[in-house]
Amino acid sequence: MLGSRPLRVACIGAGYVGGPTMAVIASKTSPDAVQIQVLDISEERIAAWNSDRLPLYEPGLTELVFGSRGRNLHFSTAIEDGIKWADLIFVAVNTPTKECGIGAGSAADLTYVELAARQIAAAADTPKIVVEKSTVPIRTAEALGAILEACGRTSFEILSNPEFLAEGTAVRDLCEPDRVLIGGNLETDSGRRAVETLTELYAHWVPRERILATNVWSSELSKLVANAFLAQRVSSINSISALCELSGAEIDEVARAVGLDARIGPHFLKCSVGFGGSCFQKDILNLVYLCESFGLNTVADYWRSVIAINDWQKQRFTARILHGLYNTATNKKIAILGFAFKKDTGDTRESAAIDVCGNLLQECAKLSIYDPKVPAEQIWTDLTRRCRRTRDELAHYVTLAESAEEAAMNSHAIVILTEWDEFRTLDYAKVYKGMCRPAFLFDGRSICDMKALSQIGFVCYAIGSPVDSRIRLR
Ligand SMILES: NC(=O)c1ccc[n+]([C@@H]2O[C@H](COP(=O)([O-])OP(=O)(O)OC[C@H]3O[C@@H](n4cnc5c(N)ncnc54)[C@H](O)[C@@H]3O)[C@@H](O)[C@H]2O)c1
Ligand SMILES: O=c1ccn([C@@H]2O[C@H](COP(=O)(O)OP(=O)(O)O[C@H]3O[C@H](CO)[C@@H](O)[C@H](O)[C@H]3O)[C@@H](O)[C@H]2O)c(=O)[nH]1
Repeated sequence: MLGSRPLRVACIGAGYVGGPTMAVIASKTSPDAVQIQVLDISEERIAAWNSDRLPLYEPGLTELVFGSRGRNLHFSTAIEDGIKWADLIFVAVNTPTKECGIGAGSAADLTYVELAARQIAAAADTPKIVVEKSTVPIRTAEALGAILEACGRTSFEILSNPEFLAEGTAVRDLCEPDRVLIGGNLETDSGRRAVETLTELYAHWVPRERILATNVWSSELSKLVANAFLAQRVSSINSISALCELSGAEIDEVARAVGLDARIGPHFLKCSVGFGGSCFQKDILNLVYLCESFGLNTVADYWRSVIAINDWQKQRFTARILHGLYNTATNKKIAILGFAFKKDTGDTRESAAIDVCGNLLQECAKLSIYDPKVPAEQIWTDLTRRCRRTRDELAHYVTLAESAEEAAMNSHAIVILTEWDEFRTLDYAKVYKGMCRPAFLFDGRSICDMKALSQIGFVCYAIGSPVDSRIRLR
């Protein structure tokens, strides 16, 4: 509440962060206390948020949105009006890696953040708290403040409040966050008041001891560092998966034994074909660029190696498939199970599947792809972009299947790229009957029971497990 009326919250950017975050805030507060407008330039996205079919798949999200929409949660493209109306404005726009110019390939592209700042400056005529929700390089809040001050007609307080939700578990992560980080200017009264306003908003459901106030720069940097540490753990376990395959150790046993040490902990030690998602690579590259711009080249190289291992893991996995298939995949049907970057999301951004499929297509394999949540159009877009070929050119090599069984029918190999639960419990004995001989299974997520599959007759390879002698190594 602000005095006698509800706190008015706007969020610029109705994407994977803006949509779920605002839906959770709405569900945890009453219409008398908080009113929310989620704003986006994309008419299509806003129309989808206002429809029965939300623009993204996230477990539990539909129920939340349906429960609050029209009550205290509103989706709109009227950005100027929304800004004027709001007391507090989250900026949750995309911050991709720059594609050209200085820092291309590593620095963050802040075009959308700056545009949002200019939209706020142009529309605002009463004081606003502007909350940087997007993941940004350290000191972006300073630039935001400078733009708002130079172009605006009122006063602004800038806060950094990075988001730590993971896709697939976004609702749970937002409802029960490990911590909420708020960076603000704690040296001034207005700065402290702004931090308190945002703290009160979260305190509707987050225990106060989990809400952490820091200075703005620590908050901005912590987000990049958290992602870099998480990705580093995945690359660490993936590097050891290669050693396991050649030495007789089992990666899952090693991960369990290592993770039981309380100082190390069990999370993020699941080996895989490589991490994906819109954040890890982008944020590490951003950190690398930041280090380089401060002349910390050795630190930059250290973090760059996390990405190098990830790229190598994807290549290594493809090479295993190719060698296993007697060094030729030409015209062989290969069933691709899973295209999303992880289970429980339809998001394919930076998915390892794009690279593995791209590599197999270069070998002239015929891919039959099945994913339970990724829209067909998205798969075509990703593959045409990755292969630099038209959809018509690719259509000879790529088909999309309606089920895992359909994808596997008459194939030489099954390749698991996403750890969807349904791939653990597939009737593999039945699937095996419909496949060419020898029938191969390459498990890029180490989710299948290799012994059981071998007994059925499959020639199996699971990332991080000793390699079956029937799989050629080169
Ligand atoms: N995806 C995640 O899981 C996740 C988690 C934590 C943090 N982040 C960070 O949050 C930010 C947003 O990520 P996302 O995945 O939600 O991106 P997204 O691409 O899904 O959504 C961004 C939205 O912002 C809109 N937009 C861009 N500029 C705009 C403007 N000027 N006015 C109005 N709308 C505008 C776009 O149309 C788009 O719908 C990024 O900085 C990302 O690194 C993402
Ligand atoms: O043990 C593991 C854990 C993850 N992954 C892979 O790593 C990638 C990223 O997974 P995850 O972190 O669960 O999903 P994201 O949605 O990318 O979330 C990360 O990136 C977000 C955006 O910044 C942050 O907010 C989250 O805290 C951070 O976990 C995926 O491809 C996973 O399959 C593994 O291979 N092994």
